[in-house]
Amino acid sequence: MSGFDLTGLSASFAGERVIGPLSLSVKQGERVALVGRSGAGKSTLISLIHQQVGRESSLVPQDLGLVNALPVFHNIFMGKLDAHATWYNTLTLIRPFSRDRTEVRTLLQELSMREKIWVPTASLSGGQRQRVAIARALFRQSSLLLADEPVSALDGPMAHLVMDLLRKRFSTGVIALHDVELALKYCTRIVGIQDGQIALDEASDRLNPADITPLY
Ligand SMILES: Nc1ncnc2c1ncn2[C@@H]1O[C@H](COP(=O)(O)OP(=O)(O)OP(=O)(O)O)[C@@H](O)[C@H]1O
Repeated sequence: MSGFDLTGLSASFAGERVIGPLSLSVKQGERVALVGRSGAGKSTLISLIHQQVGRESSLVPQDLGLVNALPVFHNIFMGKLDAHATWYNTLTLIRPFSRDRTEVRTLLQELSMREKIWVPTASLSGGQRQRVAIARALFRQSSLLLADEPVSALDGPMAHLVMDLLRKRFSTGVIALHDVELALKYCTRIVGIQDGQIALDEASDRLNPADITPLY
């Protein structure tokens, strides 16, 4: 499965509805950008989708979910923890297998941080930490990407490099993005969230930035 068809998505905090109820159907091959002002409900919607599709997806959460005390390698390896037996994961903590080392090194090379493989994640910059979370999602090798502002800490060229990589590696995705230009360039469909509801749902090639501005 890489597409999904979800109905009745809704979430409330302290009795106040922040998203939904809404339905979202994403076909295989679609890359959906979630856009909308801060607090509109994009992160909440990504969490709801992840709760439903779970193991079928690769998640890049906004808070990254890294274990600071562990090296970069182990944080990336965590993308596939559920694919291995406990003994394999335990041995990897002490002495990683060469095929995993090679795979992780290749990913880090693509993300221009190969030399950081054994560095504790705590000592990385914000942009490097974000790339570790992206590498973890790539290492997982699922076909559905769920990502919440995955390039917010990266400079322009690196943001384009990462968005291009995500486009090539994931056939289907839902990505919350503040950057409207990136959303239009790398995603096939734009879903605008306003007050917890879908206020815009259109193919990217039928939109320009001015069409999205009213959501902000
Ligand atoms: N754990 C929580 N407890 C209480 N309220 C929350 C919680 N998480 C989110 N909210 C509220 O839900 C609303 C939607 O938040 P959400 O993080 O989904 O928005 P967003 O569109 O992703 O914002 P941003 O672009 O700033 O990341 C906000 O009003 C926020 O304050």
